[in-house]
Formats: sequence, structure tokens, C-alpha cells
Amino acid sequence: IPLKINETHSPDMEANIVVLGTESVGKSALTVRLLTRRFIGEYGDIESIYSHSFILDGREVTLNIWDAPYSETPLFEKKVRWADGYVLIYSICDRASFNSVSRLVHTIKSTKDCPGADKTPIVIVGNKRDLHHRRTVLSEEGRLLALNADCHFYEVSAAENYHSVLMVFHGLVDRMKDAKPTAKRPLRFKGIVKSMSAVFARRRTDSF
Ligand SMILES: Nc1nc2c(ncn2[C@@H]2O[C@H](COP(=O)(O)OP(=O)(O)OP(=O)(O)O)[C@@H](O)[C@H]2O)c(=O)[nH]1
Repeated sequence: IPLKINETHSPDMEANIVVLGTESVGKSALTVRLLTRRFIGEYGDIESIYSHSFILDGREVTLNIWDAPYSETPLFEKKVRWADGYVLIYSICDRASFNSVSRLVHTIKSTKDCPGADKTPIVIVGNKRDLHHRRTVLSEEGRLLALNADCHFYEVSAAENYHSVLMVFHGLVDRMKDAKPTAKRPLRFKGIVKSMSAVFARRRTDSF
């Protein structure tokens, strides 16, 4: 079932999250880990908005998560208008992906015609922590970038660990709760649930 419309139930909090980063840093792995607690290895070129609900501090939170390839095209501005929060992800083994996150922070904060974009909460994530023997970006560099940009910072392994991935999204929700309301009016995708079965069906097909 690719789409399910749920119009009867409203969560206590609903927010749009855009996951951004260069190719192969683990955007899909991180998103799928949050949604299914699983790591499936290969994800293909899926661009999707997934809806995920959980209870945090006694309140039901629904996140609409846009797993998006990197681009600075007009679609990028659409994402900025839609987003209530960002997960910017790089691989600790890929210096270029780290540099890209650094540029992204600046691009997001300076996007024109979008009031409040500079205040939208951002979490910076260094992924593939399990590949520490191939590390080219120090933890301190990630931490410093986040500190200078007033963002949260996490190092995770989507491959090895569910809990650290969960902390990324909990951290972002905390920041969004504290963020002052702005004039920004994001598009709503309220209640749309994209089934993960597409991801798993694809994998089964690939293995033949
Ligand atoms: N060792 C390790 N591999 C990972 C980790 N996260 C993702 N990968 C691998 O990195 C590759 C890319 O992961 P994806 O999740 O497809 O990356 P992506 O950023 O969505 O890639 P694009 O959609 O091509 O932009 C895959 O082979 C994953 O199995 C991790 O934490 N550790």
C-alpha cells in the first residue's frame, strides 16, 4: 500500500524535517533506521517523504521526513520553505561531504524570500562512525562547525546503532519545540503516510 490517508487523528506536534547531504553519506540509511530500526545495506535512489510518529515526553510527535538528494536548484528553496527543521549529514570518511554540509548551513541561513529560514533548527550529523579506521573528518571539526552555527551535533553509525539515530531526531524535536514561531508557512503533508514496503520490495527484487 503506497499511500495511506489518516484524517481522523491529530498528533500533539507535527513537523517537517528535510534530510540533506551529498551522495552516499547515508541519508536513506539514517531515515530507514529511524522508521524501521533496521539497516538494509542498499537503498537505491529513492526520494520520498515519510511520516513517522512516536511519543516523546508524553506527547505524540509526528515527523514528515523528506529524504532528498543534494541540489541547489529551485527545488532547494522549496525544501527550505517546507522545512521546520533539518538533518544535515556527512560521512566521517568523506571530507568533501563535510565541506558540503558547511556550505549548506550557510545556504539555508541565507535563503532569500523565506522569513525565519535563518532560525530554523538544524542538526549536524557525522555518519559512518563504525568506519573509524577510514576517518578523514575529526569529531572536533564537526563539533566546532555545529557550535559556530548554533546547531546540535551527533556522530552516529546508521549501520550499527538505532539509539544514536533516535537521539538525532529527538534532539531536533527539542530544538523545534524551543524555536520561536515564525511567519514561515510550510506546505503541509499532514497525515500522508508512505509505506516502507516499497523499500523492502525493491531490495527483494534487487537480490534476484
Ligand atoms: N559502514 C557504514 N555504511 C553505511 C552507513 N550508512 C550508510 N552506509 C552505506 O553507505 C551507502 C550509501 O547509503 P545511502 O543511505 O544510500 O546514502 P544516501 O545519502 O541516501 O545516498 P544517495 O541517495 O545516493 O544520495 C550504502 O552502501 C550504505 O549501506 C554507516 O553508518 N556505516
